[in-house]
Amino acid sequence: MTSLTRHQDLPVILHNDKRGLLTVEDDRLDVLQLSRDGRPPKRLVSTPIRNFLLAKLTASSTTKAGSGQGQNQRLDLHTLVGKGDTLKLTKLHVLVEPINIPEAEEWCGNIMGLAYRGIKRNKKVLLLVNPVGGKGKGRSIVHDSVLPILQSAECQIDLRETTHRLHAEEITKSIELDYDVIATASGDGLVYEVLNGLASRSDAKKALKIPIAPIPTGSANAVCTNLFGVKDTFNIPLAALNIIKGQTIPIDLCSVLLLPSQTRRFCFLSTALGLMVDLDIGTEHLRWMGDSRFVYGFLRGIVSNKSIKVKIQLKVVEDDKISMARKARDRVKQRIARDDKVWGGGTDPLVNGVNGLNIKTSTTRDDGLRTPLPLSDGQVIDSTDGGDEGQGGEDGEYVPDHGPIPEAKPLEPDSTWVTIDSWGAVSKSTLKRSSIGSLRGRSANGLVRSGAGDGHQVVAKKGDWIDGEGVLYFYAGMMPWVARDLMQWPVSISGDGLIDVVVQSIVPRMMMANAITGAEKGEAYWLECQHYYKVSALVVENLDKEGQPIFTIDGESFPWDTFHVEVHPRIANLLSLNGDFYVSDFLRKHDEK
Ligand SMILES: Nc1ncnc2c1ncn2[C@@H]1O[C@H](COP(=O)(O)OP(=O)(O)OP(=O)(O)O)[C@@H](O)[C@H]1O
Repeated sequence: MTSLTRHQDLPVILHNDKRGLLTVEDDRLDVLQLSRDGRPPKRLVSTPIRNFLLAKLTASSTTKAGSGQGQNQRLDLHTLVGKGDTLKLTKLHVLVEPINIPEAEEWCGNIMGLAYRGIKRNKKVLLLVNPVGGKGKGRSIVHDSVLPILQSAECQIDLRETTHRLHAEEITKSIELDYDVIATASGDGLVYEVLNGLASRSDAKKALKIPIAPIPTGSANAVCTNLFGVKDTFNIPLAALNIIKGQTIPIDLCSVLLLPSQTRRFCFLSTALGLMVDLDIGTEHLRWMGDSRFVYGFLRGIVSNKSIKVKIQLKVVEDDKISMARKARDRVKQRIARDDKVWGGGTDPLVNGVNGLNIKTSTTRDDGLRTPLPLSDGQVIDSTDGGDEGQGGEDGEYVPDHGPIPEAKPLEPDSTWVTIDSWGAVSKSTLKRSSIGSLRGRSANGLVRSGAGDGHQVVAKKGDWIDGEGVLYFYAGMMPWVARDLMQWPVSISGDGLIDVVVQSIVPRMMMANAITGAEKGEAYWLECQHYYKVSALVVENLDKEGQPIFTIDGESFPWDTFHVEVHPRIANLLSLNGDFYVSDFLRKHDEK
């Protein structure tokens, strides 16, 4: 730890020739203007060290206020400063008198050490820009807002504009692996292409170690919502800061094997059928609406209330909603307790709220340093290893596996798998049974309520699927949010080796319309008509290929016949400012009413 974590002042001459003081305390830098008449100093700039980009002693200069002995040196300070809801790049230069130069050199070294604790400086960044993503403003946003920030941190930037669909995939299939980060200015589609490019290489396991940092210039930008939260989804300076200061978080990838073509695509976010396909692909002509197009598509889908004809086979690891929510919340509590200081230096108010609860699950470890996460087969993987399946070498040395991802083969479901069959049409008697079931313990808005633990009693369990119940949509996901308006998988845990699957049954239109309220907070999770499973593999068969020809992987459409999905735990990486996904209010609740 450097001395600056405690306190260190540096006397300087300000731009207006007045005397100033640079002071660092409690992880903040303040630039103060001193007065000659004993009045308190005036604070000109105040910024958390996490936002600090560069301190550099450069060209020499002289000044009226200088001592006249030798030459003053110029000290450049680059930082992001909070302005209202966003961050603004601020560049200051001050002068250091000759007598203070040795102290200034030490001060610069210390503040840079503090600003980049454990993070590489001057990163080499591959910056991919999709000029047509979202509202088509990617190019100007990058040039006006992103590049100045990256340049201020003295990053080495290799900027490439994509010129056509799948261009990002072609680029990442053949790039040299000497980049520290791959940044994507677009939506989730470009992240998907980058991951597919890297994952299809013969050295995929090495290539996927390069973390990806998204810049939200697309429509939905679900990755940014998961990294920065709903309010900061479109916060460009924050996304640029993430490129510079982000910490690597391992994520799972899925292999999706399409039959009969035997094509394999990699998925990092979602696989969808039914309404969720229509609302994405069916609204592409409404790209100008930004992410509002998805709400429009959802409402349109509810009006048609069409059932898909599908056979879904799931290798279920867990399906108890209370238990899944408790585990995800416990993990968050452990993390907050461990990192009781948030990145910017402030203390998280939640820590006091959870002290004393002392809840332990199989996902926690006593030392509190790391949270090993359960894999699908009960095996535990430590969050430090990033999914690297390296081997012991001849002399016991660790040899990392930098090879390809093994070929995907059709899965072979057995009798332990859960099967969900839908024939599209719902018979009157089935609908009646289903409706009765779905009303048990439910309030007027369709939420299941009351009971022990965190307050919910969920009737939906493994066996409660009734064949013939219509399926409005199937949605399998790997991160909590799929868009700002929809936290579809609130108990999803990054890198746990599991896919969260939602099967939404057909219910009266009004009930679905009501479910929109609170969807961004994950409240639909508690709807009994929303069947929720954590699975390690799945197979989905199309029972009406003509009537429902496509499904989507990460928002991209593919012909749907049959597809098989398996997980590659923690094989790819993203960057995040706090080393994890954004913690939702859903997960912060520990005493749900
Ligand atoms: N120059 C280009 N011309 C046409 N299409 C392009 C070009 N560059 C990239 N693309 C394609 O644009 C598509 C949309 O990109 P992306 O999905 O990232 O943004 P989006 O759809 O606006 O956002 P989101 O996925 O978050 O909703 C991708 O399929 C990508 O291959």
